[in-house]
Amino acid sequence: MRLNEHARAKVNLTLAVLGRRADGYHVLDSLVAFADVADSLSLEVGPDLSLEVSGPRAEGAGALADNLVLKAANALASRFPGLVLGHFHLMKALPAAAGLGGGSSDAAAALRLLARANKLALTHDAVVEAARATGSDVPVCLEARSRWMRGAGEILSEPVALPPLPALLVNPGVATPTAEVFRALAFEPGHVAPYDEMLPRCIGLAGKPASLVDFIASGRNDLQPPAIALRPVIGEAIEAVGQQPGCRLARMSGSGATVFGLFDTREAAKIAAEALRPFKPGWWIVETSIG
Ligand SMILES: C[C@](O)(CO)[C@H](O)COP(=O)(O)OP(=O)(O)OC[C@H]1O[C@@H](n2ccc(N)nc2=O)[C@H](O)[C@@H]1O
Ligand SMILES: Nc1ncnc2c1ncn2[C@@H]1O[C@H](COP(=O)(O)OP(=O)(O)OP(=O)(O)O)[C@@H](O)[C@H]1O
Repeated sequence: MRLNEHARAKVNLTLAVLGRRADGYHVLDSLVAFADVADSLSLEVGPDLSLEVSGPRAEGAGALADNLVLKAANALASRFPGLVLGHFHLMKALPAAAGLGGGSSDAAAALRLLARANKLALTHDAVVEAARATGSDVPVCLEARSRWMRGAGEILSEPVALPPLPALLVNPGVATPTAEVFRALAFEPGHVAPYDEMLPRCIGLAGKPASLVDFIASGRNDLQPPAIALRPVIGEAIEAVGQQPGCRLARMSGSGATVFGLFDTREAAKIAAEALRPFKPGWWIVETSIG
């Protein structure tokens, strides 16, 4: 039996860092959505666990043994005795260490495939715990629906019904290790500001895309300044995207380096992608839809 899943790119439309817990992890308040650009993962169900990676971005995923697909599968197997496993094939299209949670989304897709093969609900404790144990972004990627994400990533709101937002994703070709960007904030552990109650306002705007973009623009990504300090080309990418006709907002996602631009129409996003590509041949530039 062969099962297939897409692992869509995660985009942090807003990302406030409220402080740092005593355990060193940072407390976030982030509106997370998913783009219609993805890696593909398949599972040939069988007794043994194995993985093969191919595709244009396979190299960025690093050593096979460290792949988050295997980490997630092992995390679930250790929590659910007798789990049926199998051979995974990952087709890597998303850039790695890019703020798009590519590895986290692959791990979540692996958990969805194993849950299907073993007739487990995604809400089963073993699946939820395996997601948390694999990485901070994996819980939100499990169902891959737009949500507010809080805590270190483990507190999730109900899904937020966002309209599809026409967008451009631009990665300027530099990896930004997440831990390094958080460290550059230089927050002392033990100080955390209260959550801003933005959630109800956002739900009210979901039927009005223009106001929703204004709302997102009124937020921020607190990891953007330290990421730009570490990788100045991110600032260049934000400027390049923001200058495109019809761009309503240009901001970095996650810990970078990928920048998203929000546009009123898919056509405007496509024109922007075509305008940028000839000037930046080394950059990953795709028009997409987020939400
Ligand atoms: C930046 C985000 O992508 C926003 O969605 C996530 O918070 C990061 O998620 P992730 O890549 O799955 O991160 P993990 O693999 O769990 O953690 C990598 C490193 O980032 C730092 N980290 C991560 C999440 C968090 N809330 N606080 C942190 O300080 C820790 O140093 C950790 O060792
Ligand atoms: N399947 C995978 N795909 C991509 N990277 C992987 C995978 N498995 C393990 N990794 C490792 O995980 C690291 C982070 O990759 P990932 O793409 O998930 O992070 P990210 O895009 O920085 O996410 P964030 O949104 O947290 O900033 C990579 O440097 C890579 O070595």
